[in-house]
Amino acid sequence: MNESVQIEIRDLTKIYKLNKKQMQESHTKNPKKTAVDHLTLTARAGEIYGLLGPNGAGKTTTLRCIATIIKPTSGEIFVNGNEVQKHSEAVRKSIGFLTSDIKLDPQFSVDYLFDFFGELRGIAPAQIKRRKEELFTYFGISDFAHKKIKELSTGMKQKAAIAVSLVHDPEVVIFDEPTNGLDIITARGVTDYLRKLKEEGKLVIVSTHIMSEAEKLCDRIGIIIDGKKRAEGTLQELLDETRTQDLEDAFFQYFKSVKGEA
Ligand SMILES: Nc1ncnc2c1ncn2[C@@H]1O[C@H](COP(=O)(O)OP(=O)(O)OP(=O)(O)O)[C@@H](O)[C@H]1O
Repeated sequence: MNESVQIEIRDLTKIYKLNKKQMQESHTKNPKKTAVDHLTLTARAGEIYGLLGPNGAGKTTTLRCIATIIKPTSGEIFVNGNEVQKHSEAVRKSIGFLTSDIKLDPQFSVDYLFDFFGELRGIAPAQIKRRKEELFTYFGISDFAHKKIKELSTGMKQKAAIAVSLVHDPEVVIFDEPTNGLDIITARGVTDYLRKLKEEGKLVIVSTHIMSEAEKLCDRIGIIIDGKKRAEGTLQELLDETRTQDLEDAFFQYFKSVKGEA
């Protein structure tokens, strides 16, 4: 494997088994849902790779498989050469993962949780302190660090979750819709931080359905629809391929080619 390659996904498929309630809710008699369907992609150090797709496309499922939260049905994922199922501990050490379904305990303060997760990850106290100063200052957390999570606004909670996910200074940062629900000032703070991580040589993978964000932020974009990767490239490559002027138009071209006219 190329030394600079940090994430390699080979032929990833994830099939969920649906219970009766989920089948009813999805109006289906099929007890299996293929969320990710033979997905292959490679992302490298020093880039921001964006997974772009509509609701239910399989973005979160893909990211959760990389982050060792769920097991792939088939296929392989390597993070820095470590296969995620065989070397899950090493993979978890090198990854910072943020997703809306990981919630910080509402009873505790940001300050406490940062220390708690730092210790859990085996980080030395002096390093936890240093990381805390750096991240709390950057995200303006110091003013509310002593407050309980349940007392915080959506934006404050998201900043806290981001800081906690980065306590161990990971090489690979995987953020699932990191700016969801944030005002533009807070969202900009987050995307600027992702750019800073990239400049430090880290690999950042984000999922989003915000076209303008993907357009400005991502070095390469993978378009995923119904669990399959339908296109991949730089913004310019996607625009050239679809002969469009912006990502939204390009996205609709790909969408129409899969689903027919909307
Ligand atoms: N735990 C689960 N059990 C059963 N089905 C699931 C589960 N998680 C996700 N799915 C289904 O798998 C498909 C892909 O979902 P996923 O959350 O990966 O999509 P997504 O692209 O992240 O969507 P969104 O943009 O809405 O977050 C959807 O049809 C979803 O309903």
